[in-house]
Amino acid sequence: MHWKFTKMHGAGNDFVVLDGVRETIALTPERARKLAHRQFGVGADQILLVEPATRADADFRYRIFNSDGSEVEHCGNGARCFVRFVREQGLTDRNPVRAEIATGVITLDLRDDGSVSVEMGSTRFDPASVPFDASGLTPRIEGEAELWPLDVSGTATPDDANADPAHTAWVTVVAISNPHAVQVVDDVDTAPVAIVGPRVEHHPRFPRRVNAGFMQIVDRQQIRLRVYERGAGETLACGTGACAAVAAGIRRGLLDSPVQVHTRGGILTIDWDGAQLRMAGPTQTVFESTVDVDALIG
Ligand SMILES: N[C@H](CCC[C@H](N)C(=O)O)C(=O)O
Repeated sequence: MHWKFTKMHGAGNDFVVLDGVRETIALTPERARKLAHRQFGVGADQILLVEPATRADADFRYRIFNSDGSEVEHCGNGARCFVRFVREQGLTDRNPVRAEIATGVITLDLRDDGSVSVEMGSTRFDPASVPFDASGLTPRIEGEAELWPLDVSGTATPDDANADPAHTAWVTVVAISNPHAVQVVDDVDTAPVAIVGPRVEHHPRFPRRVNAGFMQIVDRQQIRLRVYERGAGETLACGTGACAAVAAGIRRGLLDSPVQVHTRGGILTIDWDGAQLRMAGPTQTVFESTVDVDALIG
């Protein structure tokens, strides 16, 4: 099965993008995982599939698969690459472009300077929306935010509400469309992302797993951020993670919109008015090629 693909990235968060408009692309979790494999495949954090819209108020359908094959609700950096892709491929000349995602329609605007701003949709902080099982936990209140004590010892069980303070991460949970758990750290460079990240991602209190954000406050309008992504591990940048971190920081009374988010792959600018999020940042098309996906052995 030979497919054309385009390799792209948004602030170093890299993607294989597939045109499911001009050809039928039968993307499965297994094929997504093989394409994303860094050695046996093309290599990517996520696979993005562009398809015809299934609803009248959207121009295209936009589907996202993590490198572990899981299909998810949203990808912020991917959304910016998506809008660049559909214009570069001549699939539309509309601007803004409306993309149908799992939880609704988002609006994408390609600006004259080449940056792309994305209406990221609404934000929810109630545990049920994330989803996060907060039963038996008492949150710490900071500003308007709830900080939940998460046992990150690596031996957490669903009903363990008595985490050892030395192994407790105080997280704000946020649903952008996808789930995030954001904690503030003193220095992202020394934060134990590789150890605590997977423990948060797979914590039993997140029934659909979660993206784990580690945010360092630089000043009221700048943060540094690392994200251990659900289904992909640490990436150089995470668009929805940047949105979740900024919304959490503003609710905690630590940040003022707009916020510059310094990631390892580049700078994202996030605006949040308490309801709608807007994200702007860089995108790049790296190369185009074809791949016989069923011949991959990964
Ligand atoms: N790993 C995320 C999907 C990709 C999000 C990230 N790459 C972004 O730019 O928002 C999840 O499982 O929800």
